[in-house]
Amino acid sequence: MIAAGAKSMLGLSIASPKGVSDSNSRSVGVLRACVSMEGSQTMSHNKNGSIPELKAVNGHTGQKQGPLSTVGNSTNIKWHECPVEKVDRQRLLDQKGCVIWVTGLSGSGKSTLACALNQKLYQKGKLCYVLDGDNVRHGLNRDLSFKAEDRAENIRRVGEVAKLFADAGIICIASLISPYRIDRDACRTLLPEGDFVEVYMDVSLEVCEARDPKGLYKLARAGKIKGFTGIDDPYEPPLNCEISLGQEGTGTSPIEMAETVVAYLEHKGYLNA
Ligand SMILES: Nc1ncnc2c1ncn2[C@@H]1O[C@H](COP(=O)(O)OS(=O)(=O)O)[C@@H](OP(=O)(O)O)[C@H]1O
Ligand SMILES: Nc1ncnc2c1ncn2[C@@H]1O[C@H](COP(=O)(O)OP(=O)(O)O)[C@@H](O)[C@H]1O
Repeated sequence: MIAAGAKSMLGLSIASPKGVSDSNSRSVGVLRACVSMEGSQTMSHNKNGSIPELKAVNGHTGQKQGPLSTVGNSTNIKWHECPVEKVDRQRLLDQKGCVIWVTGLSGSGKSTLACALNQKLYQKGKLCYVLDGDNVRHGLNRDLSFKAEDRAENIRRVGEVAKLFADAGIICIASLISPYRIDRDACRTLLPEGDFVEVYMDVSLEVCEARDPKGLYKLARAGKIKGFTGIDDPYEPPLNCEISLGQEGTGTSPIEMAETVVAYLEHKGYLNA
C-alpha cells in the first residue's frame, strides 16, 4: 500500500469515479501515474546503450492530440505513443523482437520444434514466448471451432498477439496448423519486413498419421471428427516460406531443426539488438 504523502511525492493520484468517495476509491478507482514536471518524457540511451536516461519532450501540454479514428467497429479511438519504444526494449534485451510462425499438419512436429527452439534460445540468454494453437484454444480462443472462418479468426488473433510480443522485443514462436495461406500472409503483413519468419514443417500426411500421438487421425478416419486437416479439410503449404524443415537429407531431429532456425536468426541479426 502506498501512503498518501508518498503518493503525492511520487506524483501518483487515485482517480475516483464521480460520486465515489476517496475512502473506497482504492477498490473502484483507476490508479493514474502523473509525472510531476512539465512535458512528457522520452527515453534516450547513453552512448554505450546501457543506462537510458529520461528527457522531457517540449510542447506536450497534456491535452489529447491527434485525430480520432475508426478501426473496424471501434469508433473515436486514438493511437497513444509511449516514450519507451521497441528499440529501447530491444536494447534492454539485446535481441530483436520478431515472430517465428510454425505451420504444418497436426503431428508434423510444430510444438516439439517450438519447445526445442525456445530452449535453445533460452540457453543463449534470449527471451522467447511460445503461442501454441492447442494452448491458446484453452483460453483466448476457446470460443472458436475448426470451421474455416473460426480458424481464420484464430490465426488473426494469434497474429495480433504475436505482433505485440514482437513489439515488446520478444522472439515469439507461434505454432499453429494455420492451414490457409491467406491467413498466414495476413499475419505477415502485420509486421515490418523480415520480422515474420515462416517455418514450414514439411512432413507428409503419411508420417503425421503414422505418428498420431493424440489418436486424432484415427478418429478422423473413422468419421468421428469432421473437418480434420489433411483428411477432410484442406492444408495449403507455403509458397515462399523463409525456412522449410523435415525433408529427406536435412537434419530431421527436433534439435537439428531448432539449430537451423537459430542459425537463421543469428544470420539475420535477430539475436542482437
Ligand atoms: N478438426 C481439426 N483439425 C485440426 N486439428 C484439430 C481438429 N480438431 C482438433 N484439433 C486439434 O487442434 C489443434 C490445432 O489447433 P490450431 O489452433 O493450431 O488449428 S488451426 O490453426 O486453427 O487450424 C491440433 O493440434 P496439433 O496436433 O498440435 O496441430 C489438434 O490437436
Ligand atoms: N523431428 C521429429 N522427428 C520425429 N518425431 C517427431 C519430431 N518432432 C516431433 N515428433 C513426434 O511427433 C509427434 C507430434 O509432434 P508434435 O510436436 O506434437 O506435433 P504438432 O504440434 O505439429 O501436432 C510427437 O509424438 C513427437 O514426439
